[in-house]
Amino acid sequence: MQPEPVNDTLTARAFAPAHITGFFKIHDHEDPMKKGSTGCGVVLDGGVYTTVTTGKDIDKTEIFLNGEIVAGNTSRTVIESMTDLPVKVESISDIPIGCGFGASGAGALGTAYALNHALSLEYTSIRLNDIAHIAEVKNGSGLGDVVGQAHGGIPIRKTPGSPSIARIDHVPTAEKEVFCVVLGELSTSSVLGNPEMVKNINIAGEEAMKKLIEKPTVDNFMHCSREFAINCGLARGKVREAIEAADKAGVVASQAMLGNAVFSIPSVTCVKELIDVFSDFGEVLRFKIRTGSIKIV
Ligand SMILES: Nc1ncnc2c1ncn2[C@@H]1O[C@H](COP(=O)(O)OP(=O)(O)O)[C@@H](O)[C@H]1O
Ligand SMILES: CC(C)(COP(=O)(O)O)[C@@H](O)C(=O)O
Repeated sequence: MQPEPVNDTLTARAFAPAHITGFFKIHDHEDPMKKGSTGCGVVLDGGVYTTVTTGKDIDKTEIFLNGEIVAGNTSRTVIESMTDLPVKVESISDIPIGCGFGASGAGALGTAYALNHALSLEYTSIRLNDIAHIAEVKNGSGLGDVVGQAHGGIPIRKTPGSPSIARIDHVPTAEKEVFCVVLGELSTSSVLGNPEMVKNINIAGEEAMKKLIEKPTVDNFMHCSREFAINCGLARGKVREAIEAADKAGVVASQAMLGNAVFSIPSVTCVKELIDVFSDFGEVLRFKIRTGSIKIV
């Protein structure tokens, strides 16, 4: 059903889920459709709700995130590739921002799907997913999150590029619980702009992928992610301490890439131990694995 214009205003709202990358390898390319990452991550039932509004009362494009105005460059790029109209974007996030949960990708996807609905553009999902991926890559805010978010579950990104190009497989999973603790922010672009870091990420990312493919289970995904985080040198300070504290409690935890946050997908019998460990580092966030994709809400 298409939305009815109310006082010349067109509006729609979409939900796009969070995606935590466990490990990845960067694939640079001058064509943003072909640029991206390979790797593996987990899609959560938490995410970003994005409302877009356009009409005679909206005279410039503005992006609000949790009620505050932001530059919102990734969402802005999405809008510019879909319409010449000024658009008000209001994203409400129930995931941390700038902490490796793919908030920028979720905002871009939500903007694309909501705008498609509000303006009755009649694009297919693949086209909308590609628009969000291109915006992420152009703004350096992500490489593989949109591909993961568009699929749900525990997607293995086997080849890089936009959602219409990338080859995807999955680690089969139930809707298990995912626990996280945030220890601070980490700028995605500062890591991706550091050639030494990129080299280490790519070596560790390739190794992690080989090991995951040998045994594509949820537990092995956590082991491969943990090894990646330590080997590429990103897991330092409090992040490393939290991972090691979980080890001592017999639970595998790793770093949410690219953020200063730690996550784990424990077996039911280890949930209490993990919550105890994570509580020493901060507020424990509790999600479920989400197997669906983007939706209009
Ligand atoms: N619609 C949106 N929803 C959420 N975040 C957005 C949106 N548009 C732009 N952003 C920006 O994306 C940035 C967060 O993305 P990023 O730094 O890649 O970290 P992460 O994706 O790990 O949360 C923030 O600066 C935020 O303002
Ligand atoms: C790890 C990252 C490059 C960034 O993720 P985020 O910080 O959540 O935007 C991701 O997009 C990926 O390619 O896997």
